[in-house]
Amino acid sequence: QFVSLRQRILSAVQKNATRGDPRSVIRAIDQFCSQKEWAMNVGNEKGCILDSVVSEVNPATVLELGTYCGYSTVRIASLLPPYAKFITLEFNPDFAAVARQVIAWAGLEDKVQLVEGASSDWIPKIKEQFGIKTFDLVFLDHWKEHYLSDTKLMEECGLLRKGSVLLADNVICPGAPDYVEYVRSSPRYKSHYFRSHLEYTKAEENLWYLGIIE
Ligand SMILES: O=C(NC/C=C/[C@H]1O[C@@H](Sc2ccncc2)[C@H](O)[C@@H]1O)c1cc([N+](=O)[O-])cc(O)c1O
Ligand SMILES: [Mg+2]
Repeated sequence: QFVSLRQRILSAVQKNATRGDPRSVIRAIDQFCSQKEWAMNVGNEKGCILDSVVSEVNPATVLELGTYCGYSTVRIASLLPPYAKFITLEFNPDFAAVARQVIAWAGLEDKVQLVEGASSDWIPKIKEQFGIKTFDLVFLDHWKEHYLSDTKLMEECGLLRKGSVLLADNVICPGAPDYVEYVRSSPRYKSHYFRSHLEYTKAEENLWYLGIIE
C-alpha cells in the first residue's frame, strides 16, 4: 500500500540510525534525502550553520516553528544545556507523529516539548502554559507566509527581548520577502544572512540571522 514520504524517512532512521545517537539520526535522514528522495529538512549544509548559532547562543529557552519530521529539532536538542527549555510547534498531526518517533529514536524526548497546533494559536499561550518569559533563540522554518505575522505576534506577547536571536530558513527559496523587508527596515533588529544552498541541491539559499538589539 502507499507509504508516505514521512514514513519512509522514519523507516530510514529506524533502519540506519543507532538508538540514542542523534548524529546517526541526522546522517540517516541526510543520506536518504540526498540519495533517495528530496524532503524539506534544513539539511546538513544549513544544519551546520544552525548548529553554530545554537552553540554560540547557548540558549536556555528555544522555540522552533515547524517541526516537520524533527530533523532540525534533533540537531538543536542535541546541543542544548541540560536545563534548557525547548518547544517545537507543529500544525500537521501526521508530521508530529513521525517527528515524535524520530526525536525518541535520537533519545532526545526529554529535551524537547513537541506541541501540536498552529503557532498563531499557541504563541499567545506559551508564557503561562510553559512558564517561559522570553526566548533566547527562535528557529523559523514553518509556512513562509507566517514568518512575519508570527514574529510580530511574538513581539506583542513579550516573548522577545534585547539579545534574542531569530534564525529563519528559506528567506530566498521559497522566500519570505515581507519578513525580510520588515526586519531589514526595523531599527529593532540587527540582521545578516549566512550564504548557503537549498537543502540537498545546488540552488542558492540563505539562513537569515536576526539579533534583537532593543
Ligand atoms: O515550505 C517549506 N516549509 C514549510 C514547512 C512547514 C512545516 O511547518 C508546518 S506548518 C505550521 C504552521 C503553524 N505552526 C506550526 C507549523 C507544516 O506542517 C510543516 O511541518 C519549505 C519548502 C522548501 N522548498 O524548497 O520548497 C524548502 C524548505 O526548507 C522549506 O522549509
Ligand atoms: Mg526550511
